[in-house]
Amino acid sequence: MSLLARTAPTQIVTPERRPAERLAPGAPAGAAASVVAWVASIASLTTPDEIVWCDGSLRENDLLTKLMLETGTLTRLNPELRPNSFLARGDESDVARVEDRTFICSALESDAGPTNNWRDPAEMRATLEPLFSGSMRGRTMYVVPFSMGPLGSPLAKLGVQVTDSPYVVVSTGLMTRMGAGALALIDDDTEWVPAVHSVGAPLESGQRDVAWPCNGTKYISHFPETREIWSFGSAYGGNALLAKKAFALRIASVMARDEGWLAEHMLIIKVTNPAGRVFHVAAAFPSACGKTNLAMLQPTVPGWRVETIGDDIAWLRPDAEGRLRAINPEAGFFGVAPGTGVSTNPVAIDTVWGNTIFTNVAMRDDGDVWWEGMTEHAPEHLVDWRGEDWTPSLATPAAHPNSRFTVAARQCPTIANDWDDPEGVVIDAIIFGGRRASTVPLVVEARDWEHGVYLGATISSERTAAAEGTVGELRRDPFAMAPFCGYNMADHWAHWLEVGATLEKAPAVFQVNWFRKDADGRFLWPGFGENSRVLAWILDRVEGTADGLDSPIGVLPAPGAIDTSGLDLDPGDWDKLFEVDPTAHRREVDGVAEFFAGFGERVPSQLTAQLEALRTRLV
Ligand SMILES: Nc1nc2c(ncn2[C@@H]2O[C@H](COP(=O)(O)OP(=O)(O)OP(=O)(O)O)[C@@H](O)[C@H]2O)c(=O)[nH]1
Ligand SMILES: O=C([O-])CC(=O)C(=O)O
Ligand SMILES: [Mn+2]
Repeated sequence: MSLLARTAPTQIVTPERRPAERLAPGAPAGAAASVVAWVASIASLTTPDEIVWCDGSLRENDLLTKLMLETGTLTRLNPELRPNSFLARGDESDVARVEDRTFICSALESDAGPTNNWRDPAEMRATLEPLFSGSMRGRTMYVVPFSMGPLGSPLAKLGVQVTDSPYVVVSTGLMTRMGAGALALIDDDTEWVPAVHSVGAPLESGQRDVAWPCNGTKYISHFPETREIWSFGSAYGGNALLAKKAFALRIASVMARDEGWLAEHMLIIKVTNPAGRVFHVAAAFPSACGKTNLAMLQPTVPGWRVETIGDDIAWLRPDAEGRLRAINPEAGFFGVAPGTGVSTNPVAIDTVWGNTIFTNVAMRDDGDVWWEGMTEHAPEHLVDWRGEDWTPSLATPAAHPNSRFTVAARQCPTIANDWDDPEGVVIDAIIFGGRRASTVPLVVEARDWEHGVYLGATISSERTAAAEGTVGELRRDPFAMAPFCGYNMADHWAHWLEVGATLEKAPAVFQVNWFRKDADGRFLWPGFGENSRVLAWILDRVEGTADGLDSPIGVLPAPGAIDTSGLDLDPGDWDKLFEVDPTAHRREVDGVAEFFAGFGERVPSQLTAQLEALRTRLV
């Protein structure tokens, strides 16, 4: 049996037959034997020089920061302008998620489905073993326990990541409830997810480290049946902060399927209408398509208020009253920097005032950060994300298009008071969206849950810089989960239908598109804060006070139902935003039929029926 196979603690026999504790020194008193034994087994495989058990303390954070300043991984920003904040410059080959190196290793290929890269689990273990063997030589292995969700919440889950990257430790400290509190919740009966991460750059004695160690070979591997994650070769957030996409979406989606809940790529907001009624909304958009922005929206519609609960991931579960309750399992934001400015997302700008790690942004001469869209005009001189001199006359962007900020959620000025309620919040509306230059209207309401699942299943979106690949290319991204669903996507749709059938008060479902363009390639809709006009219509629909118009693709806002006063929008633009072109939609239907065909018999019959009904309505 391979060393990599997850074994019960009692089965671990190290070559030296030493007790596990000797191979995992420093384990805090009371650490679960299952964790200690697993750490020992990973240490004997990866052979780090040292093991450090992370407690999540400020002192530990300071020590790691100091270490990274010494190795050049971090540069301190001007403390007067950006206190306790740092710039990290990644290796040019390691700046985004690598979807073609991301693997779902289920026993059966059909359980991974056509939207995932599948590898046979035994084959993958055999591939990984030599890569991880000795991969932490010359480095420290950090043991990073974390809780996804408030500590002890009935909706939360525990995990432990080992990593040889201090950048990953400090980032996980910002993004999750990390440290001693999480470890204390694990006893020998507790379920926890083991996640192994190595940058894959062992150091020989005397060898100088580089600022951003990584490896040209990358494997981001998930074993859904044994709930394991093995990530090799990258230190970029989406590939290396395993609590986030790898656990809270890919592994958690499988747990959710098995346990009757949903792990989704969704922001959560709390919205209060002018009458004081409170709603909660969850929304799924693909990477770099507006989740963080909507999560921090500042309404332009008078009397409405939006507060932030989460900006990327939602775990949703039916409650005893038949409503859908959601938590944000994270505790921080890993947000896209470019496009984040005082005029577009002032809340994010306020959130990153200090205590923030910026990755692959540009640096100003005064020691602060800059990125495209932060201010209207670029400074006269910058050091770009690669560390080179930059002036506005250059054609290349100063910040990488996927540059990011990492910051604790509690720093967000609009964070809702119930954002970390262990019971979660009741979801009143669900929104699906994508980045579509044409065809898809600004907003449309699903007729019912099944139609809503059809809208989610058929989302398509233009590719962004969040993952390696061709930016702008249109692809199907069902539920904004194409890169994040740990099992067969068609089964995910079936699961949504099943969960919906158990709900007494299912949320209303909508589809939005902030990104429709005119013939000259300009966005038709101003977006950002103005999206509150759409949100107001959505929640007025939930309340039953707004008018809708039936159309072949769903319910559109009736004329005048969305307040457009004060918008710099000519009537022609408004019509174009809502245009439903039957020819384009028939093409869309053909595309969906082809897409569904790739899943064969696994497509739920309800969705095929939705497709056929839509086709009929479009003639
Ligand atoms: N035109 C327009 N652009 C938007 C809007 N909302 C967000 N954007 C831009 O889209 C890009 C990504 O927005 P984010 O809110 O960071 O996207 P995200 O979905 O959180 O992305 P991930 O963190 O990668 O999952 C940024 O450059 C934004 O400025 C909008 O309403 N209209
Ligand atoms: O995971 C990442 O790299 C960042 C992110 O939020 C996404 O791509 O959706
Ligand atoms: Mn985001």
